[in-house]
Amino acid sequence: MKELRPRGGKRTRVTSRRGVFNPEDNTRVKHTRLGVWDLYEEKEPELASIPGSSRLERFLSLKQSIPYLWMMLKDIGRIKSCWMLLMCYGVLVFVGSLIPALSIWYKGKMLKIVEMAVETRTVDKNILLNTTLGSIGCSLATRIISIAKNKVQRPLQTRLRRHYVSHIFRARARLDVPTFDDPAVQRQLDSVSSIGNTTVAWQTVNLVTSLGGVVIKVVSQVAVLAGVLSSQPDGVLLAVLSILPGLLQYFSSDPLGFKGIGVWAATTKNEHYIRIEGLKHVVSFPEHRQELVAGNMMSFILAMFSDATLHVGDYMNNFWQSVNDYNMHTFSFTSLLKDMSEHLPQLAFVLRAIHQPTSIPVSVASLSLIRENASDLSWMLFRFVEQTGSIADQLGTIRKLYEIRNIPNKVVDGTEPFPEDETKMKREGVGLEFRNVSFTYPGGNDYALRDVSFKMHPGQLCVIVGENGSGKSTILKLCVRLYDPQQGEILLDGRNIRELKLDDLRNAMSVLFQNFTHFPLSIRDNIILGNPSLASDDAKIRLAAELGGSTNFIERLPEGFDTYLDRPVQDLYSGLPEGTKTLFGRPVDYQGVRSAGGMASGTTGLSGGQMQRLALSRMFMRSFVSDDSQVGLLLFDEPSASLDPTAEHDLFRRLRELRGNKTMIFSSHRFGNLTRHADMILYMSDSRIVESGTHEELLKREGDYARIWMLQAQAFL
Ligand SMILES: Nc1ncnc2c1ncn2[C@@H]1O[C@H](COP(=O)(O)OP(=O)(O)OP(=O)(O)O)[C@@H](O)[C@H]1O
Repeated sequence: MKELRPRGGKRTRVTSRRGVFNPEDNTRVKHTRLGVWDLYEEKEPELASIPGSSRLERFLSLKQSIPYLWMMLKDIGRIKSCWMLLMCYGVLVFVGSLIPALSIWYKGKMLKIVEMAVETRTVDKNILLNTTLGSIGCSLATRIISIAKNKVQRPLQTRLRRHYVSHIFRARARLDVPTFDDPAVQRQLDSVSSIGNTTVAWQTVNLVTSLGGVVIKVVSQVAVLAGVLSSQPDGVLLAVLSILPGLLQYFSSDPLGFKGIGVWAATTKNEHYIRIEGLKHVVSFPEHRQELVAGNMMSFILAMFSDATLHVGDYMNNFWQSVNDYNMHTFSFTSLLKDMSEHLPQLAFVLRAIHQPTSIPVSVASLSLIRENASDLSWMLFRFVEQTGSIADQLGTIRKLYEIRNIPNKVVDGTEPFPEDETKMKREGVGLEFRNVSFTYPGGNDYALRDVSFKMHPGQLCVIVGENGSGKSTILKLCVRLYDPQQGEILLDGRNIRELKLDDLRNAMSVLFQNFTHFPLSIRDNIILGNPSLASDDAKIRLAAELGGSTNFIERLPEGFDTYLDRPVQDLYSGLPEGTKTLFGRPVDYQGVRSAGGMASGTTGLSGGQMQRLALSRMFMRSFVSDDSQVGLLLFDEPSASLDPTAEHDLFRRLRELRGNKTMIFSSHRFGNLTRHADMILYMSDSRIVESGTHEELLKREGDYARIWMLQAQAFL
């Protein structure tokens, strides 16, 4: 079944009406439950209960637009040669609309000839020739008119677009700042299509001319049909019965179920569904991958997903899928009538044949049979070709679906458990050594690290400093085996990290990346992911938030720890009155209406520093809040880049208090407290370690480290 979706603003009606849409107002708003979704629709006025009345209402609203249509026509008249082209186009539409009637007239004549031939066994060859030529002429004329319409349409469309591009450009250019920033104004401007590709004028011209064409077609065809059928027994009855299914179709397509028209909004409060969507983002988008891998979060993420899917059950549908399900189960009496009415002409024909067998024009029956069969056959052939293609596509997709399970990982798992003695590691930390390590990123053409060697003893504090792009972050990434170096080896407590089980290796480390990520889950889940084994320990979660410095801003958020930073499931709405500023407790985002068919982004704005505090909370959760933590090596890439001086000072104080004997590596641009307390400083330049030693040793050496230290110190003099 075709999925219902708003397309090109066709279904989503832009409202400029004043007022507010309030989902809670059940006198004006209808609430429907669609799976996990809550749909709120503004009730139609009472008039809508008459079948087809919503169409009538729409036609009536056309009246208000007619002055603007007239204005547009006058405008078009002023564009060079547009009037001429428009006239030509109109004439072509007019003539083209008369042809089907002419064609029916010729067909009627042909029927008469056949009838006469059956009765008298003679044929007037001249009439037969003229009729045949006329029929062929009709088909030919249809084709020629369609080509001519295309020829006229192209320059007409181009000129209209050119004119209206500058029209919209001028309309936009003249607006002042507050007007321009007003979402309602933006919405209004966008409803007339994007600035570079405005087709509104052409669509209107096309719509008006084709509407005119339809009227001409209907009137002329009905007139000819009446003429042709009136001379046949029961012709008028047959004509009426043939038109009936069409009329019923018109009424049965009135909104039944949900069609996405009018003012409506939808949201879901199902926490399991929201979590599923968040988790899908987590495993799909590259920005989460390095933390996911380095933090060994995959098995917890899988468990979370299974649990959530179990809770949601069969309702794991997005909004539009739920709408389709709902509509499929909505019963329409008129469409049932329509289906039945399609058989009425045949029934009438058969009844007549039984009552007056002598007067049946047999040729009419055989002709219509041949015609119907021919169209059925071509339709079936078309479906066959179409379906063969789509079956091939479908099978290809199934193959891909299964192949992805076998994509091999580039970082190959080791076999040896680590550490040998967990208590010793916790007590003393781990030792780390880089031996002649060189590394180029996949696809990179230059070394990110070149022949890097250094050795850290268990429990030491190391600070890596140096220029941008010199390779500091890369050292940290290689420690957790996000990548493997092409040359050299990395040793943890004297053992090559390639030989250690990846899970064990990553469990022994905790990394805070410079480009840390936040998962599109709740704040609580974001912290829990630091140490999933403490998922149900609320006190520990709060302690981690406290240590990371996040408690203050989390508690100020309306939903506290349950707040989603980036809501993975978006609200949908359309046609809201412009006074609606918030919906379901979130601000209405009209920008979203533009880009995604009525979706709000639902992002909670946190500052860069607050984001960093949250990432730190996750790190504290992993490393410090529990005595069971297996972490022996802590890696920090610019942990205080976005923190204010007080927060930075507090962070380093807390780390000093809590670290015990854990080994720590910091990458930083800030020289100060950190470098002064370091057991070893590595100064990097151009992918190499150019200086190493303690703060005092490097100052004495009077190299690059000393020069930068002086530069930073002078800034405070
Ligand atoms: N994912 C990547 N793909 C390709 N090249 C990369 C990638 N990440 C980093 N590089 C390159 O590797 C080199 C070292 O980068 P790295 O991030 O380690 O530097 P850095 O010293 O941490 O820099 P900064 O001080 O700016 O954070 C740079 O030249 C960088 O352009």
